[in-house]
Formats: sequence, structure tokens, C-alpha cells
Amino acid sequence: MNTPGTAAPVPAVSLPEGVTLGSAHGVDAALVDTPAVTATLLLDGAHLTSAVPAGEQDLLWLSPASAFGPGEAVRGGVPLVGPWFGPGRDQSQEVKHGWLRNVRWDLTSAERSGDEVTLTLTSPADRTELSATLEVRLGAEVSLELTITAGEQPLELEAALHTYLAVGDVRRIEIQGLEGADYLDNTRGLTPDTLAHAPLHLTEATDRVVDSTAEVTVVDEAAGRRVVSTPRGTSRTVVWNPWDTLVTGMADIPDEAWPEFVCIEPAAAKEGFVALEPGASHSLGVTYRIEH
Ligand SMILES: O=P(O)(O)OC[C@H]1O[C@H](O)[C@H](O)[C@@H](O)[C@@H]1O
Repeated sequence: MNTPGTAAPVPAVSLPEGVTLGSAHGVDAALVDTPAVTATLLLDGAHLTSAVPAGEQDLLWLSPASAFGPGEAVRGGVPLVGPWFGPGRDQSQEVKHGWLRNVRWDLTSAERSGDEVTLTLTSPADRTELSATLEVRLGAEVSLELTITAGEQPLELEAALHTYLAVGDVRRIEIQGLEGADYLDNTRGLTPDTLAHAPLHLTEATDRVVDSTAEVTVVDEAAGRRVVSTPRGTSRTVVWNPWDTLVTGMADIPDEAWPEFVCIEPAAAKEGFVALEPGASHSLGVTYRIEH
């Protein structure tokens, strides 16, 4: 066993050209570098922190003030949320957003097809209430698929891919695809509301659990690109940015950094949870495409 950050972990699987196991941010990581993409995936939390398709800026934002290491919740990239969302549906959970992001995952396969790489990771075997697999496909497009299988008890699953999309300026983006959808406003105690029948522009701290499974496009004029987020197996899309008002309470985001990202989170959350019988599985995924 290696101590995180001191030496490269020994791969338990054979790695194709363009994939190495090494260190990023002082912790163990799978590093991908092909003509199509460069990417970093931390084994703690199976956490994709960077994905840069060739010729593009990073799809993902990562806080320069994030913590890293065993048990830490990384701020940025794609945190895996589950098996509950936030404090859980009955508000009773002490660990916010579940434990998937706080445990060490195993890299169980790395495959390359052309210049595209697919990494597969599994959750630790000692967490018996569920087993989880994350498949991350990295190429010109970036795709994640989280599959959760219930253990010996039924599982009322909430899960999300809590993606921090990098944007030029969150005050200038347009979010298309959620027009007219109902949502719960988590800045107002989960008050039900409905989005306007128009693209969404953020103007204040935003924390909305939107009742939508639609494809979402973030039009980012400041960065000169559009990011298309195509979800699968979801029931909700969470839209979150703390703005200047809530960021001051967050130690792992510099006060001036909040305009640099928007979280568009494909999710199965709140009353959109998934009821799993023992041994049954559910997959939730997303594909990102950058357009100009
Ligand atoms: O600070 P975290 O536990 O990573 O959560 C960050 C945010 O995640 C989601 O977007 C929730 O809807 C927000 O209420 C929460 O503040």
C-alpha cells in the first residue's frame, strides 16, 4: 500500500498507452494524456478534477483552495454525490451529500479505443449497503456513468454528478433547456416554484433542484463556447452557484472565484429518488460536449 502523495500507486490493472497512475494535488490519481484529451481522476472519491479535450479549455473548474486527501470533499471537478443528496430526504444525515465522494475507490480497468480512454472504478468492498461503479469515458466528449447496486437491504437512492463546469463569467452565461420546469428553491427552504419560459440567467445565489431530465446547454459567451450536458437515468437537475453572498461562508472557495463556475448537476434527488430492491441496480450518467 502506498501512502497517498508519497509514491505512485502500483497499478492493479494493465494500463494502455496514454494512461498512468501517479500523483495530482498530492494524492493518487489516474492521469490521461492522449491526442484527444488530457484528464486527471483522483482515486479518493473517484473524482474527475480536470478534463481538457484537445484544443479546448478545461471543461471543469477546480477550486485553488480545495482540500485533498483521504476523507476530504474536493471542491470542483465532478464530486460523486450519494447515496443521499444534501442532508437526505428526511434531512437527518450528518454527512452532507453521502459518502461516495469521501472514500477511496479502486481503478479496476483502463481501456483505450483510438484516442478515447475509458476508466472504470469501484467503491470499496467494506461498504456493504451498496456497491458502486463509475465509468468515465474521456475523449473529444466526456462521459460519466455511475451505477449503484443495493446490498442486502432495499435502498432509497439519491445520487448526483455534482459537476462544476468552468465558465468565463457565471453572471453572463445563459442556461438553456430548463424553461418552464418546476423546482425546489433551496435558498428559500425548498419552496416550490416554476422557472420562466425563457432561458435562465443567474443573478444571485442559486440552489435549485429542478424537475427536469432535459439536455442542458450552457451558453458561455465570455469563454466563447457552449457546453452541452446530456443526462441519462436522472430525475432532476440541480443548478447551484453561491454568488458573492454565500461564498464568504465557504473556506474552500476564494471569495473572488465564484464567477468562474456553475454547477449543473444531473441527479436523482428529493422525490426523484430511486427505490432499489436488494441486489437491484440503477445507472445515472451524463455526456458533455463542447461546441463553438
Ligand atoms: O458544499 P457541498 O457539500 O459540496 O455542497 C455544495 C452544494 O451542493 C448542491 O448544489 C446543493 O444543492 C447545495 O445546497 C450545496 O450547497
